[in-house]
Amino acid sequence: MRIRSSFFSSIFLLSSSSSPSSFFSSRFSSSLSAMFPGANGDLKSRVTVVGSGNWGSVAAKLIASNALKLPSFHDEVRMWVFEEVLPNGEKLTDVINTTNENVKYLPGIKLGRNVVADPDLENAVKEANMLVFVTPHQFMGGICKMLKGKVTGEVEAISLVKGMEVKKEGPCMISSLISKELGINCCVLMGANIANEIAVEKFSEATVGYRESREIADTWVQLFSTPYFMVTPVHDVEGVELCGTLKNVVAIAAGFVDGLEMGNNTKAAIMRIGLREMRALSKLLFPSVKDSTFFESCGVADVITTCLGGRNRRVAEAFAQSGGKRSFDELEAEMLQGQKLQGVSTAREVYEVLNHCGWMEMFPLFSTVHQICTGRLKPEAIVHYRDHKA
Ligand SMILES: NC(=O)C1=CN([C@@H]2O[C@H](COP(=O)(O)OP(=O)(O)OC[C@H]3O[C@@H](n4cnc5c(N)ncnc54)[C@H](O)[C@@H]3O)[C@@H](O)[C@H]2O)C=CC1
Ligand SMILES: O=C(CO)COP(=O)(O)O
Repeated sequence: MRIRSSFFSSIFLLSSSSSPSSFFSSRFSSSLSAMFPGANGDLKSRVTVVGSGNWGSVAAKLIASNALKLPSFHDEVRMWVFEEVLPNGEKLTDVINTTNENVKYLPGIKLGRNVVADPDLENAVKEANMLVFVTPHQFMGGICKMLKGKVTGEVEAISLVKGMEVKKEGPCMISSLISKELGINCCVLMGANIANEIAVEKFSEATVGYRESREIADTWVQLFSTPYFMVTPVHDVEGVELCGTLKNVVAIAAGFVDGLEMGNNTKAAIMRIGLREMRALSKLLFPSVKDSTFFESCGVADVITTCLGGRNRRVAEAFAQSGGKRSFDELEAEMLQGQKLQGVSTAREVYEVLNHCGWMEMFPLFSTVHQICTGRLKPEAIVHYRDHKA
């Protein structure tokens, strides 16, 4: 394990855009204090994870292991659970607190005894000064509404949510929604992070995108990093978040290719074209987005892992195998048992943006994915478009 860590550390030194010295000081100096003390003069930070799905539960596990080790954090990590009753009549929250496992969304993995599940959103966040948002993106509007006016004091947030909202004024990234609705700064964490693999501590990387304060980004890096989860800060919050959001549309396209058994070359072509459309759309929406962001874990690495092993890919494969006859809603319910796809709704949201801005012709892959999802085109259409200008 030591050899593996140092191997990956040297890769990191070669590839990262962040300065190695600050990375090592933030990651390995357990005496570093969190930069923003909690309410009432409390010098230790309190973390609440808002969300408890597949990735939400793994995020809580990562954070809980670090909160115990780092003196600048309270041991307890609260996790808001969207309450549900299990088939045996028990409440999910009670089962998590008794067994220390999220038996529905991450069975077989202990979260850490310091994780406390809480079904009351307001109560879950009330003492926290570090909020980690990690729910399917379609629920974030409602969650922000419920929290409006309830988050007070010096609070920092980070969003692990891959998705966006489309409003009358145009697209609104989830980190902006959180910042606007709650009046707090919000970083993002995205990357090639299939939750079930990180749950069993297989090595992976992630990217923290930050807007202003590098110190706050370093605190998030410190809170998430473990020897098997290597986090790099990047000064490009929009670029990082758009990578995480748009790659889900590319993953749906990859699933169609798999369902139609088109082979590896076709899938590689879809990934390349998809990455190019991701970059082009991100830069049109936010000219500040950096090219280098697409080479971080949140960019090319997440495209690869999601197109190989993600839920969006898997369900899209089944959709194509059915010849487009079974709906995504039906397949999602049958195949994912409560977990949620992001790619189909993101394809629709992207389509609305392209339509509104008159950019449709520049993004044939994105627009074709939406038209296949809605049944307007057949899955085979995924390769039936002319070269594009993105
Ligand atoms: N699972 C993964 O491997 C990864 C997921 N992500 C992203 O993390 C975000 C969260 O995904 P997961 O944790 O995997 O969730 P999930 O898809 O496993 O679970 C669905 C969650 O939504 C909750 N829920 C259902 N109805 C709700 C409602 N009306 N209001 C609020 N919550 C409700 C469920 O209780 C459950 O916690 C998504 O944006 C996803 O793209 C990012 C990296 C990896
Ligand atoms: O975002 C992910 C991996 O980084 C997970 O993707 P899926 O939602 O397609 O499983």
